[in-house]
Amino acid sequence: MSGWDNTPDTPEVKEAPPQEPTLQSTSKDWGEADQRVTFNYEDNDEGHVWDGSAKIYEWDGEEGEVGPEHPELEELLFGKPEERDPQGIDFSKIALINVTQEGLKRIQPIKSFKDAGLHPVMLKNVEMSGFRTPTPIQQYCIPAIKMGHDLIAIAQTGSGKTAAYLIPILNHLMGKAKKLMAPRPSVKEFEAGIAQRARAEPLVVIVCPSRELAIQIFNEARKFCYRTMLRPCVAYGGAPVRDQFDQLQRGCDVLVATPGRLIHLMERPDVLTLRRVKYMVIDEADEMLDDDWAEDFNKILSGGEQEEGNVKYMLFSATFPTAVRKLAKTHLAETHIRVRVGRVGSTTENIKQDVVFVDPTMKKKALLDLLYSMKPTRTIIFVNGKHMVDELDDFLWQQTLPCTSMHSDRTQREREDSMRAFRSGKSPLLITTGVTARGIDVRNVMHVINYDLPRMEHGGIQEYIHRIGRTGRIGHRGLATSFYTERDEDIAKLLTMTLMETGQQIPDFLEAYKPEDSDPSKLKFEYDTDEEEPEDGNGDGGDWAAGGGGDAWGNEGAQSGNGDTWGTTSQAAPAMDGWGSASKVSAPVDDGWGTQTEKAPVGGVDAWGSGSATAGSTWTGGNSSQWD
Ligand SMILES: Nc1ncnc2c1ncn2[C@@H]1O[C@H](COP(=O)(O)OP(=O)(O)OP(=O)(O)O)[C@@H](O)[C@H]1O
Repeated sequence: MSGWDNTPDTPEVKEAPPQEPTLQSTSKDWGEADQRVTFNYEDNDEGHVWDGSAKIYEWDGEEGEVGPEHPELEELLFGKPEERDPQGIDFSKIALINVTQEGLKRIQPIKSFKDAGLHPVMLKNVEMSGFRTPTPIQQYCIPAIKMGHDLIAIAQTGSGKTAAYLIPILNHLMGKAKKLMAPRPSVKEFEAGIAQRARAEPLVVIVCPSRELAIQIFNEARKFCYRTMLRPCVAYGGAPVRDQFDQLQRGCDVLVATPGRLIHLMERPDVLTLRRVKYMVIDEADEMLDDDWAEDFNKILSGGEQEEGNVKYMLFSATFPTAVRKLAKTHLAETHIRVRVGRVGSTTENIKQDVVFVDPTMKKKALLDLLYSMKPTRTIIFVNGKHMVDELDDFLWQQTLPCTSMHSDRTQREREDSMRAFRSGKSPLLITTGVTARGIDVRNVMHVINYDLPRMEHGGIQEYIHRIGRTGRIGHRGLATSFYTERDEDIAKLLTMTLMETGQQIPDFLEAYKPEDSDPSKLKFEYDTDEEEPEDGNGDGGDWAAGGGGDAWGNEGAQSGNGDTWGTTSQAAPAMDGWGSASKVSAPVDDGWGTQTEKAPVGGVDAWGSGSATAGSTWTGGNSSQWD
């Protein structure tokens, strides 16, 4: 029988429709001042519904492994049927995307979800999620995971990496759930209040660096687990452990967690054991492998009771410095596959990037001018310090702008409320630090503002890429405006190259930072392949060398010579670089691993659309640039 979690509904967050950007707004257009979401709770959290307690489908498989439909939950998870079609997605560049794979085995990409061998229930869940065509990273990861490989997958922000691992992993497990999963009380027993608490013995563990991201991945998992026996749970810091224990002790097959809370739970063997784990996914893997997390990370990988050799490891990110990739490989099986969509750490052409020179003392005025120069639209404003978040929040509030804000010193309840207000459009301006830079996926974020550019010692160009990646997601268009001051010189060179790579306008004050050879196809970025390391390095802590095979969102790059040389020498042919000239691409080495760059297959639907900006819209940002 099917049943419910008897927790109350998480307040449903309806995402507001996209707004057409036009010129000249005033604070009035942004709504009334009382829309600001303020946080000063004097009451306790009693009765508060944490995001991690959101409703999930529960099915104990008494009458078969697939449960009946549940229209009410279906609507909660996937939205109303008429709202499920993807809108405004520009997939026009799909045929031009370079995908590179490295490893002993060649992966044959899927062209559509229908030919991915998915269980009909999973296929339905994919459809109800509004996915019509697999993105390039999904085209490769779905078959690679199905074949049982460890995996390193790198693809741009907003390119569907979460589903690239959730769909194949959950699909693989759903048919075997009964056999693999730990004993647990039945839904009936729970409803009758006579249930014995179970120990959580997840089959899948997904670790990610922030609470907001953990909640978001959990919400994706809730969709793909719909009508299956797999029970997803999420554990993150800040929310009461007691509530999370309650969820875990009803049984847990898919655990999404932040590292600190996961380690805490691992210290309670009566609550959690990792002995059944079959898949361990590390999302935002380069961040997780950072020194700050190293101790936690090692504990998670080795401190559990996972059965040696029984666990598949998957690492996902949009950025992956070479040094971190090397470290990552030490955790994976020799037979692991590496899939890369475009250059590691490249941005998408869908994001228009403006950089505006600002006197540090005039930043607030510049921000107001910028916000008023365009029609209200959902915007994230990144700053470098918690104190500055508070200060800007007060400043914009005084200007009667509907803002909310978030940083790591806020309580978890404040953070959840803030994200809800932002997602729902109640507070369409979010001021935050880098805590939300990675992974957060909110529909219709049309504008990202770097009020402060990231410091090189705190994430540098990688953080810039993650921050601007909050807009222009999954084929949508977006605008990123960055305030540049004289103090930002250290990031200037990498920033200039990042702009050049996707053909952005280079402002005068950055001209001096253009590389000598300003042909974009010859940009010297971090080396893309792990097979051949350059000797001379510069830049972002990694090795930077001869340009790789173009970027993934339109610029063609290397193509393999004969296409049949997996595991042996493959020849990279000169290729059009998308800028009108042929570029020479370094040939991969003959190391027995093989490297192949190819185009992602074009699916049945030309879903990437027309390549034009939001119909009829013109943005005029602070620097008066036009978005064509
Ligand atoms: N095939 C698809 N078709 C349409 N939408 C999709 C598809 N795959 C994923 N999406 C949607 O695209 C959005 C971005 O996906 P996701 O958050 O997984 O990106 P990501 O690559 O992990 O980004 P980031 O690097 O910023 O974490 C999500 O809203 C997701 O539901």
